[in-house]
Amino acid sequence: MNQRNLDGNSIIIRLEMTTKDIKFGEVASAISEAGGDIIAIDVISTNQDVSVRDLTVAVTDSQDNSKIIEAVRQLKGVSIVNVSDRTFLLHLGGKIEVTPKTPIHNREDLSRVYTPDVARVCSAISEEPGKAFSLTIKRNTVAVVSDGSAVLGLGNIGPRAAMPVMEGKAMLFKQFAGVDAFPICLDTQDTEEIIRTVKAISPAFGGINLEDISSPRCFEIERRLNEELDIPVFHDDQHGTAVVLYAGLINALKLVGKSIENVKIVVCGIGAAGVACSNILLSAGAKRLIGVDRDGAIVRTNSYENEVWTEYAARTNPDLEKGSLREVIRDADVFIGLSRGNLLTREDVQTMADNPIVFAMANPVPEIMPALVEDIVAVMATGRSDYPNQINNVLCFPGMFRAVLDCRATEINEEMKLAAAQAIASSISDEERTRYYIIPSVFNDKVVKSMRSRVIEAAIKTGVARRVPREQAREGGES
Ligand SMILES: NC(=O)C1=CN([C@@H]2O[C@H](COP(=O)(O)OP(=O)(O)OC[C@H]3O[C@@H](n4cnc5c(N)ncnc54)[C@H](O)[C@@H]3O)[C@@H](O)[C@H]2O)C=CC1
Ligand SMILES: CC(=O)C(=O)O
Ligand SMILES: [Mg+2]
Repeated sequence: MNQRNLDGNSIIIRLEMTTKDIKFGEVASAISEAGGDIIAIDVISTNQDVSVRDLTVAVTDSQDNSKIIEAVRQLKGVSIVNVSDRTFLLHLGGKIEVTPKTPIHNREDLSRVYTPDVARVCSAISEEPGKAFSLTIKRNTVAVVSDGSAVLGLGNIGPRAAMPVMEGKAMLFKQFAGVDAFPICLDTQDTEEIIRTVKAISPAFGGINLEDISSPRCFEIERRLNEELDIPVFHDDQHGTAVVLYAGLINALKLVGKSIENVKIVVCGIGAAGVACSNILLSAGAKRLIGVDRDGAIVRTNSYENEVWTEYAARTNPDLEKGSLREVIRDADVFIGLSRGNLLTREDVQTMADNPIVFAMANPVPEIMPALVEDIVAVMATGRSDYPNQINNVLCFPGMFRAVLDCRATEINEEMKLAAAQAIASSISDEERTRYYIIPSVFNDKVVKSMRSRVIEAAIKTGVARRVPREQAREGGES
């Protein structure tokens, strides 16, 4: 039997029944007694001896799945061919496809889109490579590149297993910002080989979105690609997360009436996301920011093998605080968790300053569950979709790439990230803002529009835009 991971509130069981040994009523009773409710029956094939059916069974809780399957398995004359759920069905054959923009009806069409006429277009690009932006998919296309080394909270599961996430990112790019994105999972985790490969495929793309590449390799890969390519390269887990985190913090600080320059911020977990989140907060004016990892606070009086931490220590922790998370969180106004689940306690939070802000963003289990501290914090956020205030990079990457493709930016700089964060934050008005609503939903269509406009403005100001889109020129009074 091919049994997959089951979730959702219904499963589909394909079973083969030997008609002389069992009646369908017996199968239905067994399922019902095990807590399932048959909501659809499809007969796949039937003959005198054997009947194959798909049963769609509603379940009240996912633990019932195995009880139901076991109950059916015990029946004489029944064998389970396959168990699937709606999530798996949605993934059958992958989630995206390539569709031509014009149909090819006849030889004339054929000779235009393909040889011989296509040769004239190729020659035009060969003479003027910049024409690739107007005559190919480059101007609207992003590569979503992963090596499968740090996929969600699943760890190093490899490039094949990373594909569903990258296909999902491609769907989000298209649905929320009209960007065509290709999932590209590389069968190498060697830094130099990844850099070489991404450079080699870059002619087809207007931007590169690096995804789920583990630290510290992710820093070197992104830095080198940004230096060596003339299209933007953006590590989503670093900067997408940072942009959305900062947006949430802007609104949380407004609620508690504190300013970023004055608050004490403790960032726990100085990996890919923790470094980038710290950087954006420093760019935004944070002064009292302390990073904490497994061995306690990162401080410049210590020495580190990890060069990224040495450099981090030089820019943070001005009062040279030392010690464990428990020690340095005392009097902190803001806790940002990008480490692992369940490492913060209610007692720790009780030592924070008045009106503490706790963003426990580790996935899938946050550093502290909201229920443990909801009564003593001013604002609580997690990375999860089942609590209010979800901080997730999907709020950033579609709008960010819409903007950089439209203005043909050569890079995504700090000013553009800050502009993106401001766009997200300001999509919630003063009247709407509450402790349970500091960050907009991904379905809020104001977000991409406003981010696009603000990021393009920042790209123009910082001289990285190669083109001013017409409507931006109108808004900015340019011709
Ligand atoms: N909500 C969101 O949108 C996002 C959440 N995350 C979450 O943030 C976490 C970190 O992700 P990455 O930065 O990509 O991973 P990473 O592996 O690059 O960094 C994790 C860091 O946490 C540190 N750490 C582990 N245990 C610790 C402990 N007991 N105390 C202090 N530090 C500890 C590690 O040493 C490492 O430096 C994960 O749980 C991930 O799910 C990451 C990206 C986006
Ligand atoms: C949200 C995301 O990109 C991650 O968890 O890796
Ligand atoms: Mg990711």
